Amino acid sequence: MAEAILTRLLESQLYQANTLLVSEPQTSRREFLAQTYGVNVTDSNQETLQATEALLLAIKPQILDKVISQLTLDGVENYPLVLSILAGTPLSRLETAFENFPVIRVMPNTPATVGVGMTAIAAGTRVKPSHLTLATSLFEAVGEVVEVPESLMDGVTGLSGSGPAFVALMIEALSDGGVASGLPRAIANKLAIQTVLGTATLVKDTGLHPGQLKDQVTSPGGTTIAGVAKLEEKGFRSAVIEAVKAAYRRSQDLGK
Ligand SMILES: NC(=O)C1=CN([C@@H]2O[C@H](COP(=O)(O)OP(=O)(O)OC[C@H]3O[C@@H](n4cnc5c(N)ncnc54)[C@H](O)[C@@H]3O)[C@@H](O)[C@H]2O)C=CC1
Ligand SMILES: O=C(O)[C@@H]1CCC=N1
Repeated sequence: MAEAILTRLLESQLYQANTLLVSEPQTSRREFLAQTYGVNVTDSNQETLQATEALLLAIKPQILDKVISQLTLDGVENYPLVLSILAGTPLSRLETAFENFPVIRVMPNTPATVGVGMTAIAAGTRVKPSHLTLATSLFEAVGEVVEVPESLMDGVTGLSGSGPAFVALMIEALSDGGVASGLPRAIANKLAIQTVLGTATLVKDTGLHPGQLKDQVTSPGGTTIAGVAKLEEKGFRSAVIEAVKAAYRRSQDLGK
């Protein structure tokens, strides 16, 4: 996820590569990142605390305690803004771990890689308006940004954080359905991708309720209503709702 954000920060020219420092324990990843993007790299998380502006925390939530325990926070001179993208990890835990640092909890998603990400941010208690402005401009470089109360962040994680995987399954399944109906795979993929992209754009640009768009496609006695009836029979909408809820609950669990 950090690489997705990094690529857009560079492409949008919000930051120059030589002003960024990436801490990464894997030698091969460090070499790849330095060669591909021209960023500075280190294997020392401690070095990142000397960041002048912002520190993006993008490790797995499960290793947060270990990583924090290896840092020496005494003697840090300027307290950079900590932007945590860790699923489930509450601000209270981050603010305790990063004493004196302003902390913003962030939930981006992988479409950030191509500049159409959806990011939600929730501010911690030490955050000033200038920090929020910085976080917003940083994540606007990778797509759209909404500010939400922290209590909504697990729900955000279940929907837009995990959602790209659910939509990818939908695209794959649409393509499989096309192949099952005799289409060559390359054509089925192209049709599936453009159909999802086009439908999302149509909903967004017209502001119509998704149900209205569904109604526009379903001719009386036609093909679409036959498909919609099958989706209902198989519990499609219920399955999607349950998937978002399961991801939401998992995000809650990661915070415990
Ligand atoms: N993948 C996604 O779509 C999203 C992920 N997130 C969050 O982003 C975080 C990272 O997830 P992914 O990018 O999917 O995982 P990942 O496994 O691709 O990336 C984790 C990175 O952390 C590095 N790492 C491991 N130990 C480290 C240490 N001690 N110090 C510094 N770096 C270390 C790894 O080498 C790796 O490059 C998680 O907290 C996740 O909840 C948030 C939103 C979306
Ligand atoms: O699967 C995960 O835990 C992360 C958080 C949201 C998307 N990926």
